[in-house]
Amino acid sequence: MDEVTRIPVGGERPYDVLVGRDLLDPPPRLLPGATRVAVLHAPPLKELAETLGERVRAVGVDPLLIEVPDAEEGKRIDVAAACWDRLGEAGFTRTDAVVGVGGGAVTDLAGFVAACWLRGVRWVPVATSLLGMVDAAVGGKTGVNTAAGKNLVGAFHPPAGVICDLATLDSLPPADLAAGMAEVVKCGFIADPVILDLVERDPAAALDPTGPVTRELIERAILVKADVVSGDLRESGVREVLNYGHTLAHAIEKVEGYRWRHGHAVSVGLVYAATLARLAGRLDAATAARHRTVVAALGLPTSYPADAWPRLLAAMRVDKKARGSKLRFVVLDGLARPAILEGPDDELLHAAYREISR
Ligand SMILES: NC(=O)c1ccc[n+]([C@@H]2O[C@H](COP(=O)([O-])OP(=O)(O)OC[C@H]3O[C@@H](n4cnc5c(N)ncnc54)[C@H](O)[C@@H]3O)[C@@H](O)[C@H]2O)c1
Ligand SMILES: O=C(O)C(=O)C[C@@H](O)[C@H](O)[C@H](O)COP(=O)(O)O
Ligand SMILES: [Zn+2]
Repeated sequence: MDEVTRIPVGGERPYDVLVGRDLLDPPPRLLPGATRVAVLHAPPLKELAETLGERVRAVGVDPLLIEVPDAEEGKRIDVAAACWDRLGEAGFTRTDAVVGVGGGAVTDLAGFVAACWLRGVRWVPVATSLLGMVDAAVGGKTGVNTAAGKNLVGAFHPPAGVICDLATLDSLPPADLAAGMAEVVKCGFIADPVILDLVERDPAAALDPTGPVTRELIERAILVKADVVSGDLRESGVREVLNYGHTLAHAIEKVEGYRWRHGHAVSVGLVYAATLARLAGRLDAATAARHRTVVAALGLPTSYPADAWPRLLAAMRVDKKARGSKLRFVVLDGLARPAILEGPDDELLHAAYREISR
């Protein structure tokens, strides 16, 4: 086994994030006392889920493999309900557990299934996408999408541990690898500018899943997220900074019917949030411009159609950071100085959008 990095996440139910290669044995070890483990996966990760099922069986635990639709198609309440039916048929009790094997969509669903079953059983995400490793699997936010918007139904339910097996990235499509980098770049702007220096120095190295730069970026981003969520699981304060770029991003995803990659939407959302902060007099022009150049260097999108604005604005109004009719945006007052922009008026919001739209 390759060297394993262990990143602790604090809070009322502390756990570790394990980063390394060939890490399929830890999941059953993280769930002592379980007699059954449901392994949720989408079709692309079937083989890995089966291997995991065999490892689970080898330690005397019954695996229940549950295949769900891929990507955002699986992040639906009817899919969660079908999973609960399977757990019921198999007689899952409070000592049993759920493992989610896949990208952020599957681990968000698996965590939500675990959060609601018997009002909360243990779960472990085995993150297989870059975005899942650096973000979705860490921090205990679980949930599904609804017609009203992205992630509007969910629960805070920390996992028993998180597995980031870097070997799984070898099969991840390059577009999904780049999409995950949008969240890494987000962490660079809100907390760890070394991330930005590393990406700018060699964007190709950042996108090579077998190389040391990608691993360093992954570990740095996990450290940022672990630090934030350790002190604020339920997003009552500082955790909002992890939503940098997400107010517009989630609106884009909704307008696209959840067919755009989350990371691509976040990339556009970061450029938008930086532009908004500059126009609001909060952020200097150079740092704002740096958002566009960093994400563009990774081949990520930086703009969205101009005529979508009315639909985007309507979608942003149900953002979870909004309070009443007041929108709230995470912005930067400088590099690694995140803050909140309270209730910007519609003209300012539109002016920023005009600068990034095409
Ligand atoms: N809970 C959180 O805190 C949090 C944080 C960030 C994002 N998210 C959510 O995560 C989701 C996005 O996650 P994502 O970018 O991983 O997308 P995804 O889960 O849709 O995965 C992208 C694609 O890659 C495939 N895939 C994953 N791992 C693979 C591998 N190793 N080899 C081959 N194919 C693989 C998937 O099957 C899918 O087709 C969104 O729903 C987003 O809202 C949640
Ligand atoms: O963990 C968080 O908190 C985040 O905001 C991380 C985001 O990258 C992630 O996309 C999250 O799912 C968004 O949360 P939401 O509460 O805005 O749905
Ligand atoms: Zn995100």
